[in-house]
Amino acid sequence: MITRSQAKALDEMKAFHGEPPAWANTRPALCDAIEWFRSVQGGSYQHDKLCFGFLVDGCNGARPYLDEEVIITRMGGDSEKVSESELVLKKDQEWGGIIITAIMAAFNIDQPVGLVIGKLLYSHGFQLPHRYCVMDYFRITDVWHERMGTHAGFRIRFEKLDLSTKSWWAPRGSLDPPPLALRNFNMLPSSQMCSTCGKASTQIYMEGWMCLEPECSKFWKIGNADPTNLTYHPDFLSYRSLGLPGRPAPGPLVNTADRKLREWDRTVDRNAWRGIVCPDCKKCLQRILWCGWKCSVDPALGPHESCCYQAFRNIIPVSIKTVIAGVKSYGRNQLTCRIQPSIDPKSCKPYETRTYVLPGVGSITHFVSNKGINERPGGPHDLFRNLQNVDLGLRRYPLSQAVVGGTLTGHFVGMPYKYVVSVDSRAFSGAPPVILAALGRLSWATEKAVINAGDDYLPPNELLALGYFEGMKIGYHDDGESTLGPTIATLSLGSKSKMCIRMKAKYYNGATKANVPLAIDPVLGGCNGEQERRLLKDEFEAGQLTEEEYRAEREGMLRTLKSRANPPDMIKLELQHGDMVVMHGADLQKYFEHSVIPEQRLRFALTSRYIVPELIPPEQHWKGEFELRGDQIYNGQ
Ligand SMILES: O=C(O)CCC(=O)C(=O)O
Repeated sequence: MITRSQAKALDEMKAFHGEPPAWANTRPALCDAIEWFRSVQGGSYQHDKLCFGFLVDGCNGARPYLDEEVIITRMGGDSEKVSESELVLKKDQEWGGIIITAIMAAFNIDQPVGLVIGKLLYSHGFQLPHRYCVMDYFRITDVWHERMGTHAGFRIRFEKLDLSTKSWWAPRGSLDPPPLALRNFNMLPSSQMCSTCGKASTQIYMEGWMCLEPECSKFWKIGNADPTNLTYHPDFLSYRSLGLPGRPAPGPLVNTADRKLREWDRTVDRNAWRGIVCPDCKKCLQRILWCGWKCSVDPALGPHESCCYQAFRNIIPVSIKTVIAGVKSYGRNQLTCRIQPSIDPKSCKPYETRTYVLPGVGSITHFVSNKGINERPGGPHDLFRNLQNVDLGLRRYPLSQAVVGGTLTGHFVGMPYKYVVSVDSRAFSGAPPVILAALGRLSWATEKAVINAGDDYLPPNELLALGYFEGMKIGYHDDGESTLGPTIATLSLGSKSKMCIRMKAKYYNGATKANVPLAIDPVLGGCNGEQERRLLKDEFEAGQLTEEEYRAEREGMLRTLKSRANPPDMIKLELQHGDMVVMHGADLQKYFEHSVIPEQRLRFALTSRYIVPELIPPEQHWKGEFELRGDQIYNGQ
């Protein structure tokens, strides 16, 4: 039996002659799978100053028009939303902007432009079956200025490129399009020269001709009067253009994946984690799983979706030599940092350690590996190879804080290995040897770093694997979780990468995003206006300032201090194959955030932490201690 929402979706499909060649529930999925629309924000996609794709969605302005072959819409940008369905221009849209330049470039060379239609299109009264539907290739036939409220904005007429086939969005039961041989391509809408500015404008509206040059005093006037209730002239809607003789040929509208193996599908290259269009249900699918694409695991699955398509690929193993070729492993340059490390070549030998102290917060210790360590049996070379032969359950997850809904993590995350029984975890007792070997190394590095900091060592009891294909990265984030102890250690395998650590904006500036002083200002070393903030805090703590005075002083200071949404990096590390990093400090994750950007083709990061058993929620069962044994224990050799 089908549900009500399934029935509704089926009814919506029935309104059209056909079905979209590709569709998506989220913008990131659409942009991942459709080559000519790689624009996660904004209404058009341009590359090298040429427009390739356009989205018709949301508010289309006054007089939007859509039939089986022609679409008239506004150009996005320079506007603000005044209601769910209404955008108003904040300023005139002028020639020379990025979007219009790309649109005009496409217009001038008759570049085919792919169109996507969105379900939020408020004006045409038809219900699309999906949030985003690919329409077809179009040509841009006219671009002109209209008065929109108090400003002048661009409008664009798109005409379907292939006039010989019926559009899928044509109403069900409508007449077929006239054959090309019976069409008159010579009939163009009339045009007139403006007697004031001397420039020609096409007659677009039934109600009369208007000069469409916004600089002209006669702009948007019929005679001398402002126009009202305009409708498009039938000649403007019905003419069809032949296009330019040498126009660029369109690529495939949709690259529907077939079950044949594509060359790069088995690699870890950038192309291998692009989206595909499902050959069965035509949905744009992101690569969510390390091993390939699967319709049913899409986090944006709609209620009536039940497609079983999957395309799994055995990834061709990547040799460590190809990944680290040309990377110098000894005597590495220290990246420029605000904090200088203390370098210790001896106490964790054969690793060199570089310890960065964040005053009052904690420390970050970088264990610098070398060729000898990496090549030893069971060392980083072997770990890198072995990780490629086990199933780590790696997948990408939706980012909850993403600006654009449906954005997935830019890296793969494995199912964590834990001592606790929780639904989304695996037990160490069944972990492959490579995971336990990594845990051994991370435990050793954690112990060294923590003891060196004069604190008590808590052996890590959780391990998480992360995987990065070419071009993947993890943006600024913290690893703070309520059940975590004060230490997080990471083993880096494969591609060289850059790790950046910075203070969170709120603590760097001592204020919220809205520039309101923090109730408790920690005044961390290296923060914005540190001296002045420290002085005020000292005076407040010594009782020389009341709470109101302290706040008022800081408000005054914030008015003159330039706050930074993106504080500068305090520490930058070049992580190479085999290196480990230990971040230690109870409040380190509260005050600081970090990002990691790999530079080459394949990288794994294994992070280990200590979960505080007492803080585990009762529904998860604490399984007790787990001891590494024999060659799982690492002693630095
Ligand atoms: O890839 C890395 O080295 C860092 C991973 C990380 O930041 C995390 O697990 O939170």
